[in-house]
Amino acid sequence: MERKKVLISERIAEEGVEILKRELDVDYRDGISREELLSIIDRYDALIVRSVTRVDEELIQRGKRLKIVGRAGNGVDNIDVDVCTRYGVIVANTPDSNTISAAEQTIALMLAGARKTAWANNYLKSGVWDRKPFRGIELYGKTVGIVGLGRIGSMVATRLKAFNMRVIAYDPYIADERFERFGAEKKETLEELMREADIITVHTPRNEETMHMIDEKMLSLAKDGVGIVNCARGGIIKETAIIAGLESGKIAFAGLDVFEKEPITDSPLFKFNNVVVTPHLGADTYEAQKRVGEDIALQVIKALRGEIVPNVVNLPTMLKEELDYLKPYITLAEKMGSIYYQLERTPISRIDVTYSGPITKNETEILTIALLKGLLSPVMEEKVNYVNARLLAQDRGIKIYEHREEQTNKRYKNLINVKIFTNRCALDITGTISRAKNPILVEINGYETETDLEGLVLIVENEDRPRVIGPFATILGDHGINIASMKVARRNKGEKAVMLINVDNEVSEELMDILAKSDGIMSRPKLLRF
Ligand SMILES: NC(=O)c1ccc[n+]([C@@H]2O[C@H](COP(=O)([O-])OP(=O)(O)OC[C@H]3O[C@@H](n4cnc5c(N)ncnc54)[C@H](O)[C@@H]3O)[C@@H](O)[C@H]2O)c1
Ligand SMILES: O=C(O)[C@H](O)COP(=O)(O)O
Repeated sequence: MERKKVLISERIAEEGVEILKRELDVDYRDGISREELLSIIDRYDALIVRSVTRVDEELIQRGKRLKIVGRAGNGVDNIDVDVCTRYGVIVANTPDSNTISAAEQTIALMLAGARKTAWANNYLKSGVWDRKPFRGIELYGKTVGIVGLGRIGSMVATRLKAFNMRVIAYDPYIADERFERFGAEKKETLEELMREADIITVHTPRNEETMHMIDEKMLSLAKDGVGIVNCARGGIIKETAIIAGLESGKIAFAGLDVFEKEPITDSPLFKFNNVVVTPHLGADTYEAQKRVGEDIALQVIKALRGEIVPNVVNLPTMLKEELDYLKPYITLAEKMGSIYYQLERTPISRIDVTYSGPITKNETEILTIALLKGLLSPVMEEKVNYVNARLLAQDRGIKIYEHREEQTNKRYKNLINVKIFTNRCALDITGTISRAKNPILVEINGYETETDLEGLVLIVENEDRPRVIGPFATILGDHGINIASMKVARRNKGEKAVMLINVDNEVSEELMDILAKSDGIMSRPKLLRF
């Protein structure tokens, strides 16, 4: 079989490249030009980038084979995630692999700014021994204001506590418990933080809300002689406001690892001695790059094998343990979803999914997505995957409603019930996971069963009376079809029943015609494939 191909457009660790090479054809093209990238992207199944490569609609449109864009790092602001979602391309990153390095770089810049290290270094190397201009300040006893108490912000907080700093933080999106856990005093507004902090460091993503969130007006609230650090993304602290602050003396020092435009080799910021700058080096340590490279390589391989990828940006986020627990239910939901179009062809207007049992304590969104993927994959030309399944269902006018019930009936611990509506309820199925962790169907349109959703399943309606099932099974046997297991379900004695038969062999259309004519059979059998 032809090996799948991955293009790496920026430098990643050798360890990651080696992992990729075990399974894929790797084109390692660090620094490839935009034009060349656009002209060859249609040859690849995966693209690995860092923060420089612009992944936009033009690129994704041309990447006809692309299944995944792997971000070897954290921030995805160079990737149009919505476009990737629309085209069914997975975007995965490595959010936990470089956080320690970014936190340490933040503190390095803070100390370098407070102690004028870079400026003194330049002075001495130019042949001047002079200590007067370089008197700095201690971090000890000062107040640091952290904007964004996420992965990196919280690491910065715990490390600065060791310097005996008072830590205050502003992050409107996290629970109070997180402030307590990291020993940070919660500030309700950014304005409050600006007024109280001696040094301000930002650790939010860059987006519409955070771009220029610290501007001239915000900075005017700060203490005179404030220090600022930006090791997150350029522009969260507006650059022209920093320049004005440095000129007026409002800002005593700045440590900047990131810039509004990158790469940048000339900036008015560079003329200030009290500004220490680095060219986006937050994640550039051997340790972080090794972790990042290995992590993204494994995710790309998983995605190309069709397996579940842990850090998909365009899917709900889940902890590994949660994902492990949900995996069998993801398979169940996808198989349940695949049943409808194997039985019916009428367009769907609405789907109601009900999750019941302890499973509801988890992120069930991924199960609904799996269900929609299973439903749409057989009938759509476009590739359907976990990333675009919901969007494609909505585009087809299908309304999706989710319900959760903490309790289930005692017989089964967890249940997934799916009702599919056309202008009426066209299919009502319930499934669960067996003790052996296999997906099973426990009810179909009010008929109770226990059928393994595995391989081939014949489904047929029959009269509930003697001499129907036996002859039917005999016909199968006479045609070399082995029955692996069989369930017959009825609602009321003597009325209609449903047979669900796991068979080991394909059933031809000719044989279906013969089976349909068997005595007491009420519908043409259908063969479900799982
Ligand atoms: N310099 C580097 O090399 C480097 C390395 C890694 C990460 N980063 C950047 O660091 C930043 C933080 O990364 P992270 O992994 O800690 O992210 P994260 O998602 O774990 O944390 C971000 C935090 O910001 C908060 N936030 C969002 N909007 C906010 C707002 N308007 N006001 C206040 N808080 C807000 C969120 O609630 C969250 O807690 C990102 O921009 C990332 O791209 C830079
Ligand atoms: O978001 C990140 O992971 C950091 O900013 C690092 O970006 P880089 O991979 O381009 O160094």
